[in-house]
Amino acid sequence: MKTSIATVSLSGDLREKLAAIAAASFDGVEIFENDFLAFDGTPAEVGAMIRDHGLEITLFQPFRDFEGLPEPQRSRAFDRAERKFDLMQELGTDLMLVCSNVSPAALGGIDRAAADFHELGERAAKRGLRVGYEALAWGRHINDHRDAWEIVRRANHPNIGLILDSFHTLARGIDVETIRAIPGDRIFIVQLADAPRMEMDLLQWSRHYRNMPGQGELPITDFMRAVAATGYNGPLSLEIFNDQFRGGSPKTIAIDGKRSLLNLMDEVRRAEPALAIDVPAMPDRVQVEGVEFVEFAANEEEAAELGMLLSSMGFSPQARHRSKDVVLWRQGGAEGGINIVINTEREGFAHSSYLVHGTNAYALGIRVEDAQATVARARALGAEPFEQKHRPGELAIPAIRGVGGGVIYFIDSRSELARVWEIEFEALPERATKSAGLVAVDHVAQTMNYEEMLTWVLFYTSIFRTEKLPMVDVVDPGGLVRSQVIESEDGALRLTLNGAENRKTLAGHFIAESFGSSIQHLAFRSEDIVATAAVLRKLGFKPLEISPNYYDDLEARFGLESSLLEKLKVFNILYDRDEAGEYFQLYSTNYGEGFFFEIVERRAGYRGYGAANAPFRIAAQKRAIRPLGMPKR
Ligand SMILES: O=C(O)c1ccc(O)c(O)c1
Ligand SMILES: [Mg+2]
Repeated sequence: MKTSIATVSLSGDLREKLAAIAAASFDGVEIFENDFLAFDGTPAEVGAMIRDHGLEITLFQPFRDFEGLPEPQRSRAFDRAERKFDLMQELGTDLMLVCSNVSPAALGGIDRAAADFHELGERAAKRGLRVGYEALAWGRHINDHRDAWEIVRRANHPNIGLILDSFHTLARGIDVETIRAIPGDRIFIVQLADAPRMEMDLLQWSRHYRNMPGQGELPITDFMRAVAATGYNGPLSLEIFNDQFRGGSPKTIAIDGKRSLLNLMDEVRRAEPALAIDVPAMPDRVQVEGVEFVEFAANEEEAAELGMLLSSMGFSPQARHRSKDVVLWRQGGAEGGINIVINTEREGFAHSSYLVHGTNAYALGIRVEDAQATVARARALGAEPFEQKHRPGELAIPAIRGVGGGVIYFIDSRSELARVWEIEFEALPERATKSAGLVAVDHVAQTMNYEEMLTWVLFYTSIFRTEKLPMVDVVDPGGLVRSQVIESEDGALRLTLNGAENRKTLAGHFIAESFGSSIQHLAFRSEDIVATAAVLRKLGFKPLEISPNYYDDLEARFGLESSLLEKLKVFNILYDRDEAGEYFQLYSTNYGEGFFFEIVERRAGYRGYGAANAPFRIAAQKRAIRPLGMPKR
């Protein structure tokens, strides 16, 4: 598989873009003409710079408004083409993209366009160059790859071929199966881009909202399966016009791009076993079995406070690490229940994390079938491995880096990892602690800057067998927060990614105060939230107080029985309902700079996360913390 990316996809000047593209180990690059024009080096220097990075120029583009013109514009278009051919030869590339004409002067007519391309093919052939034709979704006469292909076919010239761009085909909803009939060797390059579904003008949608395959909602795997079936084996080139990427980190975006191509082709290979797909071997997407533990980094004082909060939720310290200042808190559940690890070591990664972020949930332990295979897949997709020196008697737990530089550990039941709690920990004397009926981690909420969300969406969905739900807007009194759910079908892994656009939101405040993205809340599941709430009250748990107005509205919206409504109100429980079932939520007050716990009960297959309640919960949390902008103490 030859991978390529258009310079237009990244921010920075040409030098920065090329460095990022090379660092992400792409094979080639599409030179977007404006990136060249804005650069102050000669074409030969640019060509040399690209080759010095070990990259090849897969395409020079775009050449606009060429086909179907009347004279004298027609002759001028050929003259323009000759000038660009000169430039291509100096740069050292043999393929030019002509996108379909959008000019009102264009006359239309398939044979007229084919004749123009035949002549262009003759001129290109004299110089050993090739030209590919791409249908823009908003082309004046040609806006469908089927028509572009018909023109290329009738042009009947070996130096004229077709260029497919997933965006233009999928945005118009054109049946991708029509691609299968095109001979693969007549396709000169394939451009790939995904996008969120939006009701808007095609040009605006294309120029501002494209994203990497797998980050959007277009059926890009179906598109690529059809392309693969043609026998095409040329470069797969990302061409992503995205306002956010233009201002983002070129390094990160390039890495995301490479990940998106590897993941896409891995998926295509699995879906089309009869085709020879050249993509590095990697284990399949990983089925998550559950959250095995969450680990906090803290100092002793804050660990004691956290312990008090955990105690008030029915947790108790049950084991101590054999050689480290690490304590395992646990509650409930025949299948292991919930494990919370508090790490107060004065050295190592957890300590570094504490020094940077303060007390924080820096690590997530995920239960999978095969921990080594999970890391193998993650690494094949460019994830950063995490390794830390371990002492004799400690397990080397396979791990990778996650959101905000945190760690994701993997535990499986096929190796000694299954016995990690026995091997590394010794039991503490039993304490008569009352369980509050919390049985599992329901979901983990990670807060990040809005710009990071697509990176982590792709990270999680490419490594794990998970899907993303449509993004929802959550209104915070200080601004909008975007919330994106990533979940496995059976709910064994549920993540909510919350993207903050400014610091006035609770999420934005959390990022600013804890110096980066991280887990902001953990939701535990109860099978009877009213019973849980009653125990919590006895244990001294302080719930987040919800406005009485909320309960008046609940009654109006759902017509709940007054006895239930009364219980919800007494215990500050929030309520939601979907087609399947009901949802109950109870929140802790904030711990530290905006971290909190949630307790939920899902009844009868409720699938959501209570998004409708989020604004009221956030408003209550904001009432409960110090006024924003005020000094800490
Ligand atoms: O938006 C454009 O004009 C444009 C140009 C070249 C392309 O390959 C493309 O897909 C879009
Ligand atoms: Mg294109």
